Amino acid sequence: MQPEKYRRNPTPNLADRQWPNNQLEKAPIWVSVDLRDGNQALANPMTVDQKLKLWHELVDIGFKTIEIGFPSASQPEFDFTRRLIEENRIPDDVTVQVLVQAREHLIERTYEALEGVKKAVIHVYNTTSVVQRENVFEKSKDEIKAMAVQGAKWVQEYAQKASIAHPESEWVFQYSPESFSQTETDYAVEVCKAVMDVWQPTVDNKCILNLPATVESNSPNRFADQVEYFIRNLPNREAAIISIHTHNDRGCAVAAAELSLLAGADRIEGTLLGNGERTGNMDIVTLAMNLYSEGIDPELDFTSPKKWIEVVEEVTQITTHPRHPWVGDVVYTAYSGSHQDAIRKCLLKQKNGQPWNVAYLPIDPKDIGRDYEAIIRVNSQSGKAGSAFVLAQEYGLNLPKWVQLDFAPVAQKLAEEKGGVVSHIDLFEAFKAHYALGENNDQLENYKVDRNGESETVQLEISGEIWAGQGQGTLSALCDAYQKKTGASIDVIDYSEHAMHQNAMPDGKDAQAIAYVYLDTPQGKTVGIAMAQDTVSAMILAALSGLQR
Ligand SMILES: CC(=O)SCCNC(=O)CCNC(=O)[C@H](O)C(C)(C)COP(=O)(O)OP(=O)(O)OC[C@H]1O[C@@H](n2cnc3c(N)ncnc32)[C@H](O)[C@@H]1OP(=O)(O)O
Ligand SMILES: CC(C)C(=O)C(=O)O
Repeated sequence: MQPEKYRRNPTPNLADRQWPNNQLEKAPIWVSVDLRDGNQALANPMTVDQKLKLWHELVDIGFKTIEIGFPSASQPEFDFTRRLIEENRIPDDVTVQVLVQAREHLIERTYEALEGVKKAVIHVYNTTSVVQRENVFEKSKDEIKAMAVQGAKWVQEYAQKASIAHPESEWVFQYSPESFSQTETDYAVEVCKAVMDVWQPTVDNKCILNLPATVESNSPNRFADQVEYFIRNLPNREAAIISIHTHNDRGCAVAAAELSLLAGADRIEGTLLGNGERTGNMDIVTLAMNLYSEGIDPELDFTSPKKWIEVVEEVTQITTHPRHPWVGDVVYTAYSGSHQDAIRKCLLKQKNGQPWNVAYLPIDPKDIGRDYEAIIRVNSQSGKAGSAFVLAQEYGLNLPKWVQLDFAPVAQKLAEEKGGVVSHIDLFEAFKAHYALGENNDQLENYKVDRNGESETVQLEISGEIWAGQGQGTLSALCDAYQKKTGASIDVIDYSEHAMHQNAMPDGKDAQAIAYVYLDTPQGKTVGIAMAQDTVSAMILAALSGLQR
């Protein structure tokens, strides 16, 4: 490694920065750049049909501004723009945005592509960064500013020309000092001011100034300083919408965008799941869901991610990481025992309509189209709570704690043998086998329970033999019957029963009830469990099962 090869990118010294004291209160203006920045990062750019498919998903999610491409760059980009307009696919409340360099022939072609559009943002850019000024453009600061001014003039002039044939078209102008974060912030202000001097925006007719971290090269706090400094020093700031466009080279694109909002930005450009150049663009899903998890309406609808994720994966040919924030396959899943235990306990206490208060789950997975089924998966790192959760979730079994403890070694052995996640089916099979559920129901041929005041008598016919006993309840009468039959004394330590899911009875039989009995016998403590069509049968069978085990 050669750290001496690198140096820190200078940022303003903003000792009185205000952004750390601010809180997010509302969603920003969102702009999807999936069809432009996302697309330009693909080895195989999207076809027109693929773009159309993604366009419809973006509209359904609720984006009101969508950068649809770089129409002057290629015929497919031009054709896509034409199809949206000619096929009347742009809803009235959605504005399309297009990117173009500050070059006249490209700007002219861009307006050609947009002929007849209702409303469009013309996004013109040129780089202002030190490295590009020196090594790519070999131009002075004044020359680079002149390029920006010239680009702004062409954008305005061609809009005026386009309005002759189509006075109904509405044009909004956007300028990006590309690589803003690698530009001296004072100079970025100077260039943007010069662009505003051309466009003469007003509070009622704003322009957009988009500040990109084209290559992320600062920590998010220093990017926020740059943004706050820019906003504080921009004359006529009220006439501009301040937009942010971050990339993810240091893995902090979302953080940088979030802090920029604290620093006063109004608008955020990004892509779904962060597809984009190199390490990607700012991921709008993550930022929007971050806001949501703080109780802010993101104004984008991510309740059914499965549908659009499939489309994004298809058109980008990039699969979604299973740990992708908020929408990855396993992000609401706990494998470890203590997490499972905490989640299970919190979910039991969580009341409808109350603020979400569940450990290890930052939001309710149901809000984003996920089920509780996948929250807890049993493997060899799971404790008793994991199996209990899965059996409760899938089969409606409310295992008392002493059953959880009794069954935990069985589940552990199964997980170790399987070497991975144990399916709920395997877990239930092991549960049924361990407690011989349904296997011995036939041994109880007949029984009769009579209550007389405080006392109960039971008479059972078990495998042809009659047992009879008396006690304060059915179970104590059963213990008495056992003692009379065998001479051995047994006690009931605990007992639990509940109604059953219809589908949980072994062998497809229709069980209505399950009973769990915890017995103290001369041979030691034992658990018996049985399912039956009524609670008394289940209770008697559970006790008999415990005695047999
Ligand atoms: C950070 C970003 O994402 S910016 C967006 C980048 N996206 C794209 O570039 C995708 C689409 N681009 C393209 O298809 C092509 O680059 C085109 C069609 C736009 C232009 O193609 P060409 O003119 O053949 O070539 P190229 O892109 O290499 O242009 C470089 C020239 O444009 C100049 N240039 C580059 N950017 C700009 C700009 N924003 N404004 C003005 N001039 C610019 C360069 O200085 C260079 O000039 P030179 O030829 O005099 O040295
Ligand atoms: C054109 C600009 C906004 C851009 O895509 C970038 O700087 O990343």
